[in-house]
Amino acid sequence: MPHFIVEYSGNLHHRLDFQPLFKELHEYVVSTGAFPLGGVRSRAIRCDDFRVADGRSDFAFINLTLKIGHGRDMTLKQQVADQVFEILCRWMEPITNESYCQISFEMTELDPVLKYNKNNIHALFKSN
Ligand SMILES: O=C(O)C/C(=C\C=C(/O)C(=O)O)C(=O)O
Repeated sequence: MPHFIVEYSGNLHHRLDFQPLFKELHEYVVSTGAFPLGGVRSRAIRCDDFRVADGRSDFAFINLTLKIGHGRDMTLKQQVADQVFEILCRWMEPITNESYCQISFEMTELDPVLKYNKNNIHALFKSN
């Protein structure tokens, strides 16, 4: 972790290119100095079974969850959350300028006792 997890309605599938979003999110969180690159990961999950509002077929949703480790201060967390939501909304503009979409975002903290990590990628990004 941190994990960026995007869930989105299947009717957006052909209109979204996730790699530029993930690149910008990774570069941003690493630029804060508070998140090591080797621990950042992103994924998108397409939801084909969904209903938005009254079920109109052109209504869409996208939800981003950012899970981070416990212990960072609220000022930093709020700054990161604000910026992540801005990046998400900007990336979504081609969609929201033309059609209806619910955008949501939440940052959550992992339980410091109940989360487990084993990651041999960190060593590749350590500077001597
Ligand atoms: O502490 C966490 O689990 C989340 C985290 C970093 C995780 C790794 O570096 C890892 O999985 O190796 C974080 O920076 O919030």
